[in-house]
Parts: sequence; structure tokens; C-alpha cells
Amino acid sequence: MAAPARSAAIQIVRPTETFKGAEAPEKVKKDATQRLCRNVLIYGSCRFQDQGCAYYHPPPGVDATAASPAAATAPAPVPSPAPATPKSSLNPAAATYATPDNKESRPAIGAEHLAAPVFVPKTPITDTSPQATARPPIAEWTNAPSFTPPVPPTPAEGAIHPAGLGYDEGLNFEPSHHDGMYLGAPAPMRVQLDQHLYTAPLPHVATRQPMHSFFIPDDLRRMIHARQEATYANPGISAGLPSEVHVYHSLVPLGNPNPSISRVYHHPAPIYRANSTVDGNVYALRRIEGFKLSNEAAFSAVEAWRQIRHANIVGLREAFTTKAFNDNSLVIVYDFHPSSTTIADEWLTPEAVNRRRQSGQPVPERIIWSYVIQIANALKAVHTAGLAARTLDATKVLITGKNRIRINGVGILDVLAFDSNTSVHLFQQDDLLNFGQLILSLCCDFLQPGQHYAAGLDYIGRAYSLDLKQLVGYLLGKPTALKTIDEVLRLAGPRILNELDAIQTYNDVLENDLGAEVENGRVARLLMKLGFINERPEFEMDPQWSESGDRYVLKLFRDYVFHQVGPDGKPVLDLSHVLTTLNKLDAGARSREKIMLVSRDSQSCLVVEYRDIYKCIESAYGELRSASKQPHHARR
Ligand SMILES: Nc1ncnc2c1ncn2[C@@H]1O[C@H](COP(=O)(O)OP(=O)(O)OP(=O)(O)O)[C@@H](O)[C@H]1O
Repeated sequence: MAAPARSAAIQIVRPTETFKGAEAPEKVKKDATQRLCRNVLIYGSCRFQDQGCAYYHPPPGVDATAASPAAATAPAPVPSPAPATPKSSLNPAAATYATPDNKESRPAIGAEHLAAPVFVPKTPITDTSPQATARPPIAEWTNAPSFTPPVPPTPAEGAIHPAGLGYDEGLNFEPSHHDGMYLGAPAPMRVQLDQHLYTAPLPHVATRQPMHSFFIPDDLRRMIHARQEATYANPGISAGLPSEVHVYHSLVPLGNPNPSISRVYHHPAPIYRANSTVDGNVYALRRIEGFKLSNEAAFSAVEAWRQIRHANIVGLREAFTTKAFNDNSLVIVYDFHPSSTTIADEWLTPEAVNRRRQSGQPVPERIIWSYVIQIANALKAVHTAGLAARTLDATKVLITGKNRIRINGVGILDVLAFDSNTSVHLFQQDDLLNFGQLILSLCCDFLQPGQHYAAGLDYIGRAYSLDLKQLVGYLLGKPTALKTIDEVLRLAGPRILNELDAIQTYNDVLENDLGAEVENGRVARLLMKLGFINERPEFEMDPQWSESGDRYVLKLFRDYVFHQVGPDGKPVLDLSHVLTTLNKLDAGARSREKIMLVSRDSQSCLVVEYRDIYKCIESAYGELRSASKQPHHARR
């Protein structure tokens, strides 16, 4: 086994030789043998220079000071600085080791110390003061069935987290479920972490199981995956479609590739997903088949629509005519909203209507108000810009994500049905009427086309609130100069606050999830660095590179994180331990928390601070990175 480097704050713990052979009480010898801890190291008193606290004390009833007075009374002596190994990034001046031996006679630390029997503390240390009296009798120590991770001192005693391993105020971790020993990780010495480095869920969004709080919630993850698939999935070459249209390529039909004449556009109007060669983004291309431009001025509205960027409107990017489809087509390019549906698909298909009838549940009023407010918001922006939506139809309102709606297909009728003689005010009045009909169709799925809306309003008055009935009645009322979107917003007033509240609460949830993902991203970067370093077969002609120097610490750390075993020898797959540890390491530049790393053969034991492991990673990764940048001839 390769020797670790001597490093600052890496204390190599060596068992005392205070009691040996016949001197050791029988019980203790038996216990030590059972634990594969050679000699009588459990009597050893190991003191750490940095914090002046002891991990380990002689058990009661055994007078360690008789054999080694210095160990019990004096703080750990500081050895003279050991020379650093050339590649260690750590400060050799702080290298020390713990032994109760007289400091004058202590040899300089060396690799041979790593072969010393492993030091495995076996009982909690709750008080390091000499006044401590409430210690268990020796029989309890030696008859302990298995290793019990020590309970760290209270914060007052050593600024150590009282909850012990597996807990963290910031991350709300689950406790570790195993009480067996971690291979090489028995001592959860902790200092308070920098809380700003951890994402704490807000109380009102922290209702999930703690482990789930590490990761993005399932429904959100599924939604994001579905969007990615809808954006990037390649179903192969679509027959009959050109390979390129203007600056767009890789066309994939959305919906019916050969639609009949659209109810809204009065032309066949297929829509395609396509990639832009200009910016690489994905767009939705609406093609109006058989369109012949008769008046250049018809395109004037396109520029006005291009200026409108609104959360409830599908953004229009550009429009052009083309013969790429072997006909005269108008193509209007929109933002692509992957895996979206429409209000018609969601609520007005015969299946959806049947489902509602069977369950006796109409479309919930909460959802209807949300749609009302979002559409009103969009229309306010459109009308304020001196435009009219003209396509407010259930098939042309996209639902993207959770309840977000966007008016789709804006600008198409401005080109198709260009009419410079009609005042935009009339089109805006049409918008309000279409708006009312859309809401009416959602509330009353029994209404037949052409049927008077009075029956619908009656039903709304019974099944929904009077506010909604009043609003729909207003929208469906006769056009007048006073009928405006502003009045609609006034009628919806109090409900707007509910919507605002819902949006902001959802925003909190998403920000919280984002925070967890930011940490996961940092952990992923850390793992990548460790992956570059650990088990590297050879570097700079040195096959032992990843096993020696700072890298040895990283190897032990990797084992500490991932390769722990329980007392029964079974692998411990404790995700909270992995994430806690890696998060601490990521915050490691400032963390003086110590952990104990023990080699697989239990012959080496290192006590290191997270910041030192951090330095080891930075140093080893830095070596790799500078070597990777060297020109070939400059390398050995
Ligand atoms: N901008 C867009 N981004 C992503 N998907 C879109 C976009 N616009 C439309 N879609 C998808 O394309 C599907 C078809 O839309 P389209 O407007 O052609 O519906 P339709 O019911 O076939 O309309 P029509 O009866 O007018 O032909 C929609 O259901 C929607 O899922």
C-alpha cells in the first residue's frame, strides 16, 4: 500500500503502546482482538493539535496516565515540522501525530507509521475535561456488540453539530439509517457550516420527504424530460417535406401533417418543428398552404407583432413566403413551446367532455379564472399596442407547463385577411367577444353551436360564481365604445390577486428546486474532478500517481464517501451521507470540520479537514489540467 503524504492537519493516529500483552486487562485484549484493532489501542489517548480536543480517552477504571502521564494531563505535543513530500499541496508545518509519548523522544513522522494498527474509537466522547465523571464502566466499553459511532461533543464544547452524522440544518438530511461503523469513518467531528453554501427549503415548500429535497420533484422532472424529448427527438426524415425552408431545416410535423382546412385560418395550415441555421434554436413554423401575397402591406403587421414579447402570447419571429413546399406557402415562425397542448385538446375533446359528465365535475372555477386573467393580460398588451389577436379560439390557445396559457397564431389573419379599411377597434371588439365565447364553451360544454348564450349564462350562475357570470355576460354583450379590456380587468380584479399569489408561490417552489439543483451541479463537478484523479492508471510516467501523495487522501476519501460497509459487511448505500459529504467538500475551502479516513486494510488512519481534502483535489486536478494543456513535445 502506498504511503500518504505528510500534510497539514492530516494527523496520523498511532496507537499508544501504553498497555501491552499482560499489562492489558483481559477484557480489553479480547475486545481489541475481536475488532482487529491490534495491541491495546483502545486505551490510547489521541489528542489533536488543532482543536485541543480528544477523540479518545482511556476508559474509566484504566489509568492511562500511569503509563503515560503526559497523555492524560498535557495537550498533545507538537512535533517538529516534518518535511513535506514534494507533490503535497499541504503545509507540512502543521503535520503532527498523536501519541502520549514524550515529545522529546518522538521521531519525525514517516510512512512507516501508516502501518501502525488502526485507531478506531469505539465509544462516544462527551466531555474532554478532567472533571468528567459520568463515564460508563469498563465492562460496557469492552462488551459493546459492535462499533458505535461516537457522539460528538455539544456545540458548546467543541462547536460540533449535536445531531451527528447524517444531519445538517441547511439540508434537512435524513439521519443515517445504519448504526454500524463506516469503514474508516467513525468520527463525525463537525463544525457549523457556512449556511449560505446550502439551500434550505422554505418552510412552506419543504413538505416533501427529506431525501426528495435533494432532487427535482418527479412531476417537474417528467415535464422537463418530456419537453426535451419534444424538442430534440428525431422521428426520421418526414416524407414529402423539404430538407430546408429558408434558414430552417429538420422539419417535423406537429399535429396532423395533412390537415384539412383550418376553421380559424380558412386554409390548410400544418405546423412544423424546425431548427434554425442562424441561431440553432428550435422554432414552430406555421405554413399556410396555397397563399398568394397580393399586397405587400399585408406584412406590415408582422413587424408590430415581432415587437410583442409577452408571457401569455406565443412570440412571432418572422414571416416569409416560399415555394419550398412546391406550392405558394406563407410561413410564419413562432417560438416553439415543446409538449404543449391547447385548451381544445385539454378540455373540449369529446373524451374530456364525457369524463367530466361522468364525474359530474365541470371545469374547476379556479382554472377558468386563471385562464381569464392570463388571456386578459395578453389582450391588454395586444390592444395597448394597437393590434388585435383575431385568433382567440380554443384550438389556438396553447397550454404550456402547469396551467400557463399562451395565445397562438397571432398575426396570421393580419396577413391572410389584410384589411386596411376596417378599424382595429372592431377587431378588438371581436377579441372580447371571442374571449367570452371561449370561456362560455369551457363552462358549458352542453351548448350547441348557434345556440343562444343566455342558457349558458344561467348555468354559469348556478354552477359557478356570480362574478364569473357577470364577466362572461360582459364579454358576450354588445360591442360599445366603452367595452374594453380594461373593464374586463376591473371585473376580474380580486381574482387577479389570487393568480398573483399562485404564481409567486409556484415561483418559490421552483426557486427552491433550482437551489437544490445548483448544489447537485456543484457535486457533479466535484465528482468529475475526483473521477479524473482516482484510479488514474498512470500520470507523468508514474503508475502510482493516483495512489500516492495528495491523491492517496483522495482515494481514502472516495472510499469514505462511496465504499462504506455496515457492521454486517453489507454495502452502505446512504445517499444522504454521500451528498452531505460532497457538499461539505465543495464548501471545503472554508471548512475545518474533520473526518477520519481509514485505509481498506485498516492499517492507516488519517484525520483530515475538509479544506485539506479540497486542497488535495485542487492540487491534483491542477496538475492534470496543466499537463493536459502542455504541448506534446513539452511533456516527459
Ligand atoms: N408554437 C408552438 N410550439 C409548440 N407546439 C405547437 C405550437 N403551436 C402549435 N403547436 C402544437 O401543434 C398542435 C397543432 O396545432 P394547430 O394549431 O395546427 O391545431 P389544430 O387543432 O390542428 O388547428 P386547425 O384546426 O386550425 O388546423 C397543437 O396541438 C400544439 O400541440
